[in-house]
Amino acid sequence: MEAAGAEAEASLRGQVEIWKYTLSFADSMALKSAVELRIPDIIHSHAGPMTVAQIASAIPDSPSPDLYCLARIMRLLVRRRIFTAQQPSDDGGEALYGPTHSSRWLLSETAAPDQLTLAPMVLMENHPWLMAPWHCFSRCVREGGIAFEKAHGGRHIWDFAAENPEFNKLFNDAMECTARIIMRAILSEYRDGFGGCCLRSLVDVGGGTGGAVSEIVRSHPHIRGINFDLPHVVATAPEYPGCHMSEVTCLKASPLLTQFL
Ligand SMILES: C[S@@+](CC[C@H](N)C(=O)[O-])C[C@H]1O[C@@H](n2cnc3c(N)ncnc32)[C@H](O)[C@@H]1O
Repeated sequence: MEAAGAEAEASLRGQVEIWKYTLSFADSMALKSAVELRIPDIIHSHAGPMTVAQIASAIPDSPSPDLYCLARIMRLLVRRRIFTAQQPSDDGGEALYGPTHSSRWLLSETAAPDQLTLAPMVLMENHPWLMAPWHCFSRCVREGGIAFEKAHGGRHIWDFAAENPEFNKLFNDAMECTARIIMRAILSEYRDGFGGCCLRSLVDVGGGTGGAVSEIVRSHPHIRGINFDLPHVVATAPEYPGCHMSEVTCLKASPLLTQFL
């Protein structure tokens, strides 16, 4: 009898796992919606916790927001500890939503210039263009091949980016935000690595829009940074002091360069 009870319990726990993973996409979609609606920016820039109505009234380009829908997103994100919620002490009160250390990673560049953020990565990974390849996984197993190309009419990802400026920006922004996070972590610990006087120039090959190399040059201004990438990427790269952006379609080492990333 006890063994049967344990078996039933284990089976139920197994079922819970399947429900959890079946619906886990809802977490990603709620996170993406919050970033799109600039909810982290709104909550972090407010003096104190906010009601759903207050958040809704601050959402850009949204003259008649659906409070019920917004409240559902907020409740889910509170459960996932992206935001906090103070529950009202009486029945008539409204929940008040506040920031967390996680929501700080979702601020837009305009709201927090020069602050590290994962918002562009959230938008990129959860965009239909990047979600579509995941739907091709079983085909990849059956047929082999590359999921992105199956999902996008046989186009290689770099060709797709070259032909689609919106995708190009989405992808490059996501790469740049993570490159900055990783490079600042490296630079904070690897203090002597770039400091030697013999290192005068440094190339990041396939460096996207130059996030990584610009971080290195910013903390080691004696280094001349060179960022190599494909023409459609370099064309959109911002200018960074001490950095040169260079288009490349095939990779050749230059004798002038002393170090490659
Ligand atoms: C995965 S992304 C990484 C970007 C950057 N290194 C980072 O970590 O954020 C790969 C980069 O390689 C670039 N790339 C692909 N083929 C290349 C080639 N033949 N020459 C130069 N860059 C290339 C892409 O355009 C893209 O920016």
